[in-house]
Amino acid sequence: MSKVRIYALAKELGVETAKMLEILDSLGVQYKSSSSTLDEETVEAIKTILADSSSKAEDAAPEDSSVNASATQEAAPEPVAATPPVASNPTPAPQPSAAQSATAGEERTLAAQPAAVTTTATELPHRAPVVTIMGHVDHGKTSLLDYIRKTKVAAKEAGGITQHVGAFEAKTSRGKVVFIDTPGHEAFTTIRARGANVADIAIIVIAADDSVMPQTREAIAHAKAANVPIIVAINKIDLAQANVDKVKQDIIPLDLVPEEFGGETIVVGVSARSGEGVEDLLEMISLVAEIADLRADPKAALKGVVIESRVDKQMGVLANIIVQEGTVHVGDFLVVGEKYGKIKALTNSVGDRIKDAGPSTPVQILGFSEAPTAGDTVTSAKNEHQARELVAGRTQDRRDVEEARKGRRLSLDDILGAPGDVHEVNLILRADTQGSLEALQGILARKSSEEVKLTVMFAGIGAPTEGDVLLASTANAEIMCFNVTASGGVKKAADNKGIELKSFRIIYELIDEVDRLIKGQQEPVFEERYLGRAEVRMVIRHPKAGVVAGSYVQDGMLRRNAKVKVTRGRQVVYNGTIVGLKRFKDDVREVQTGYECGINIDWNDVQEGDVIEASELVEVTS
Ligand SMILES: Nc1nc2c(ncn2[C@@H]2O[C@H](COP(=O)(O)OP(=O)(O)OP(=O)(O)O)[C@@H](O)[C@H]2O)c(=O)[nH]1
Repeated sequence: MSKVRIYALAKELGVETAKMLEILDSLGVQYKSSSSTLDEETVEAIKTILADSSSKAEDAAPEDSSVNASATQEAAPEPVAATPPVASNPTPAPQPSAAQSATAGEERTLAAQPAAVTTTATELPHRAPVVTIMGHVDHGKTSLLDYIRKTKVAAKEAGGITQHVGAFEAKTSRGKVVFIDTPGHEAFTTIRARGANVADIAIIVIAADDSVMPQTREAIAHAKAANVPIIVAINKIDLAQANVDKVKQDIIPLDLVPEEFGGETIVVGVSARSGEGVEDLLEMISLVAEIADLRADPKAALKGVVIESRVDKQMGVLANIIVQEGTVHVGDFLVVGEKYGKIKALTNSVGDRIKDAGPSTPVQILGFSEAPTAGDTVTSAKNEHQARELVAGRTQDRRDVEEARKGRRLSLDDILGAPGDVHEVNLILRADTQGSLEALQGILARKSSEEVKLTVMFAGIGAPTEGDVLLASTANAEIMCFNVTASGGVKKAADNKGIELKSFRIIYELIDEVDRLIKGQQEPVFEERYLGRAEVRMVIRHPKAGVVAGSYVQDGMLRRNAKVKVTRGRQVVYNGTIVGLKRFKDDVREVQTGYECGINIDWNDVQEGDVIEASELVEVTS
């Protein structure tokens, strides 16, 4: 028997791919993704486990604890589509499922005896994936959305029209998929810039006759910065000049290696005109979603994201949101940013008035008096009073942040993080030519160290765009321009977001700036510097201050808060800090050579004749 891919086996055996990964984890089998292959032995082990757990499920004795009850419930297979995936290839590493992370860190070797299949995943209901479409201008984003909308959205009864609520729900053979209506990476990152992540999967549309173009690269950078799984849809395959293979080759340098070349990127050929391949694309979306194991609690506190809003002359403010968690009901008080409103009406994406909506549902809300901003998160309040309080709290928080910004931009902790962390420097590069971009990237590639990880999030030819500014602000990146100048609009956008656009005419000046950034991220190095030495001449026991060493400074000077080392003969007997320093009755900061003083080092065992040597830590600047 030849090797078989994980997702294909899952399909064959009628279990969810996520479930299959759980079984592999329980067996200790290593895999990279659901497109990894399994050997015959493992396949047999899996089959045994499944057969075992289903027979146990059948005669489920209550005292049988070897099969977890939830595992038995989960054994019910989800309906799977009959057609095998054509463009065959799962998936960029999704978030690990709860079950996977439960085994993380354990050694993954093939277990000798098949362990009982346990399910540690929460039993929250699955939710539909939310998908965004991005890509270069004219590559067919809108056409693809239109095709899916036309063919996959259940049309309302005669005369009905679909309502624009910012997203629509497509019905596929493997469940619902929500598509965000506004294509493009700017829209995507605008939402992210406000702290919300709305899309679970990004489709990068690339026209088969045009291949990778500047905005394709941008879109990929934006999706990667958001850590969203990417599916590549090669569009316009109906055209005579379509060259699918070239596109597949061209995406490899962008770190999207199609599965057929040994990578993990799902690539699907489609035509938004004829509809060819669209079914496969939808199937791949469901597969990625299944592996990501998207779940949400409809009973949790409400969390939603505004995807757009507008003011209708007749109806008033209409806000389109996607519910992420919990359920929204007509009559609820909602708080969005620093605004609140009571829901007067809810409309779904096929134009129906509805009473409530749960996770992964796009809805239009009537009830706000002012239009909220895309990317704002939506929460609910018990009543108007609580809504007002929430708004007041947020206003205060914003003011606090603004105040803090007026002061220092970043605290030391912001820059350094926890000690031992690998610090990150993220860059967006813009240059006039491909040659200079490559030269820059070549030099920068050698700059990462154990302490600092340098990532070029995006490198593009030509002037920086507003999209770059958005990306920089969400990904905490610096924009470096070489021989290109930003337009006034982009400069203004950068100003508004507090992003500096750094321009250089000489490559090494740019590199020097990067070096400075890296240095700023490195943990400071401290050196211990000798300050001075004193001999203890008398030990004074003070009722309040404790033991004070009456001493004579023989060399250098002593300073309060300095580190000290106490030696007795040749032996170091204590290491500590000068917590108090006195000349006669006065507290002093330092005492010079030739003077007597009282030193409190917060140690009761100091003795006459001990030598107290003081030092301090000084940051070394290289
Ligand atoms: N032959 C062919 N033409 C297509 C296909 N998809 C889109 N087009 C055409 O390509 C052009 C651009 O399509 P759009 O859907 O507007 O592209 P877009 O990416 O949304 O463009 P922007 O919104 O301007 O960024 C239109 O003339 C479409 O008719 C396809 O699959 N085959």
